[in-house]
Amino acid sequence: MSSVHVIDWAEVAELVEAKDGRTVSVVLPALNEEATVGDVVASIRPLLGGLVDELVVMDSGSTDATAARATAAGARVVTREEAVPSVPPKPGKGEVLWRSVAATTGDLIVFVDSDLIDPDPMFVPRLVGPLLRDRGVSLVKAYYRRPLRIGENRDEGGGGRVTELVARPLLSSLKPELSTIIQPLGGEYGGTRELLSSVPFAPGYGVEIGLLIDAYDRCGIDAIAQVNLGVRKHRNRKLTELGVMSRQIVGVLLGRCGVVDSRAALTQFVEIDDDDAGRPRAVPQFVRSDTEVDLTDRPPMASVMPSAAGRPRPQPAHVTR
Ligand SMILES: O=c1ccn([C@@H]2O[C@H](COP(=O)(O)OP(=O)(O)O)[C@@H](O)[C@H]2O)c(=O)[nH]1
Ligand SMILES: O=C(O)[C@@H](COP(=O)(O)O)O[C@H]1O[C@H](CO)[C@@H](O)[C@H](O)[C@H]1O
Repeated sequence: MSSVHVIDWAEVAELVEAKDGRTVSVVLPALNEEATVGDVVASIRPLLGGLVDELVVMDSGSTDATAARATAAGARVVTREEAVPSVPPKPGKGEVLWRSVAATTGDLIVFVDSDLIDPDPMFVPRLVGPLLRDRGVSLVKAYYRRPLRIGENRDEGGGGRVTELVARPLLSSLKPELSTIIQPLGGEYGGTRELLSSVPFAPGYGVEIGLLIDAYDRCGIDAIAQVNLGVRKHRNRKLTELGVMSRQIVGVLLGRCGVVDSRAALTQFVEIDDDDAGRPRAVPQFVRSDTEVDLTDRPPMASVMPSAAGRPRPQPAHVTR
């Protein structure tokens, strides 16, 4: 059941005032999201020209109608090759977010996943708020209730499985200073161009944990804000896919914490489905599946395309040059 979401235009007007000459880019990473990208773009589109200066869908090599749906809904679609022509693309979410720093010009960049279901148009205003209101904030992370929907199974708070089973336990073990981050892996977050152009981007699904740890190491915990976005529903992947995601996250987290990773592929054992007649097998059969892990960061975008670096922050008036 879709909720009725409204834009609080009074709050948006205050945020537009707080821009104070800065610009805001919103980036949606998208791999084969034709079913949802249009609604996510449409939820942000009314802010374009006021709070939001550019709305970009970074196509991650989609083979479905993602680009067409995103364009029809009012976004500018950028391919990986267009964003950074000089560097051949590799797969993964981290790759498109890295390239988005080159493809956009905003002083502030906000990331929103394009697989959101029933997206709330106040996500972007609430995300960019801390960045606009406090120039000491370099990264803002969303938190929310995360319903889980797998087939017919519903669990109002069961989402964020990798967060709760992998990221949070490992952070408390290796980076307890970040234990207060409620959704370290959440896909809705924003940062200053100054930060995002000056840190490496971890590949694949390791991008969020990499950026979070780098932001902490570089700017300190006080530069990381958190904002409550209420409820976030998205496409929930199955367990084996989250295993592959977790392998990536573990490798990046360990690396950022100075622990050497074997770089070994992830080995999983997947049950072969029904028998030849389509019936579940009386004796289950399993097949081995190995998935390589990529742990090679992309370098800070400012070192690849200096034009993508952040503008120097204006000094307070009393500072003499
Ligand atoms: O190679 C990839 C993998 C994912 N994504 C996008 O990153 C977001 C989060 O990915 P996903 O939904 O797979 O992760 P989950 O939310 O299930 O953890 C979605 O907008 C995907 O379309 C992407 O652009 N390239
Ligand atoms: O937070 C999580 O545990 C995972 C999986 O969420 P669900 O269990 O499917 O709700 O989702 C996040 O993780 C990815 C890796 O960091 C991010 O890229 C996704 O945006 C985020 O949804």
